[in-house]
Parts: sequence; C-alpha cells; structure tokens
Amino acid sequence: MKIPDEFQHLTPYNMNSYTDSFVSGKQQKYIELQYYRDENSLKFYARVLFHVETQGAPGIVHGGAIASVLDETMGAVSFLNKMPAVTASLTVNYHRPLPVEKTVYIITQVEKTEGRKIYIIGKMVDKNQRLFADSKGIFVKVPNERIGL
Ligand SMILES: CCCCCCCC/C=C\CCCCCCCC(=O)SCCNC(=O)CCNC(=O)[C@H](O)C(C)(C)COP(=O)(O)OP(=O)(O)OC[C@H]1O[C@@H](n2cnc3c(N)ncnc32)[C@H](O)[C@@H]1OP(=O)(O)O
Repeated sequence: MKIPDEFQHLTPYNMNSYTDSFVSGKQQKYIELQYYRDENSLKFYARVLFHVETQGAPGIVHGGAIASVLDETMGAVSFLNKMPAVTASLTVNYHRPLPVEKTVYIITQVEKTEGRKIYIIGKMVDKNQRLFADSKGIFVKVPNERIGL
C-alpha cells in the first residue's frame, strides 16, 4: 500500500498512559488511529481511518471529528516534547471534503514557544499528499497535576 514518504521510516507509538481517549482509545469503534513518531524529529504523526459513524453530510467526515483528531495529535506533540499543555485555541482549515473509510495521515509539529504558549501546526493529507485539512493552535503549558498526571 502506498503511504506518504514521510511515513516510511516511522515507528508506531503507543501512548500507554493515555488509552481511553474518545479519539484514539480502543473502546470506541468510530475512528481507527495509529500514532507514530520519528526518533530524530520533534514531529508527531498519525494514520487515521474515519468510519462511517463519523459522517456529517452523507459519506463525508464531520468537521468536528477531523478537528478532534488534529487537536489530539497536536496536543500529543507537546507531550512528546516534554511540555504538557492543553489547547487554548485551535483553528482548522478544511480544504476538501474527506470521504469516510479513506485512510489519511496527520503530521504535527511545534513551531515555536513563547513563555507558556506553544504554537503548534498540523496537517492532514492522503497517500498522494493531497491536503484535506490543516490546523494551527496555541497550547498552554500546565503543571502535571492539572491534567491528572
Ligand atoms: C489533556 C491531557 C491528558 C493526559 C495525558 C497523558 C499523557 C499522554 C500524552 C499525550 C496525549 C495528549 C493528548 C492531548 C489531548 C488534546 C488536548 C485537549 O483537548 S486539552 C482540553 C481542552 N482545553 C482545555 O481544557 C483548556 C481550558 N483552558 C484552560 O485551562 C486555561 O484557560 C489555560 C490553561 C489555557 C490558560 O489559563 P491560565 O490561567 O493557566 O493562564 P493564562 O494566564 O490565562 O494564559 C497563559 C498564556 O496563554 C495565553 N492564552 C490563554 N488562552 C489563550 C487563547 N485562547 N488564545 C491565545 N492565547 C491564549 C494568555 O494570553 C497567556 O499568554 P501570556 O503569557 O500573557 O503571553
């Protein structure tokens, strides 16, 4: 199966301390998601399949479902970079309708930090690098105990 070049050398990443998420937890059957990381980069990656249960318009993935997956993958890149943070703001641009049952790929990265603020960007593409959505957000560093760590 063809996958984006950037995904060829990644290793699957399982978030052991974060297993019941409504986005990526195995208890839900709406979204199939596998995270990946690259030891040599500060980016974080996901392969995602939205099942028909995530549709808004018939056959098209709901924009809120796309935003949720981007949000979690963006949040995760802050944790991986040892900066536990929560979403303060999130902007998503939807470039074309995403059909249900189509595998797509997400890439997120930290753009810059300013004090407690972490600026994170993300994008969702298919195997041919066609852009479905991109996102930017401000995540704010919080003490571990504020997020149950
Ligand atoms: C979540 C964790 C789970 C456990 C994980 C285990 C490990 C697993 C590993 C990886 C998985 C990762 C999965 C991530 C999951 C997805 C992420 C989410 O969905 S998080 C939930 C939704 N978000 C909230 O619930 C935030 C609610 N809001 C707040 O708590 C506060 O408003 C907060 C923390 C954002 C700010 O409050 P203040 O009182 O601490 O700080 P102030 O002083 O107000 O802001 C600090 C700086 O941020 C700016 N700021 C605040 N809000 C802003 C906004 N909306 N836009 C722009 N800037 C903002 C402010 O202007 C200030 O900037 P200046 O330092 O002055 O430069």
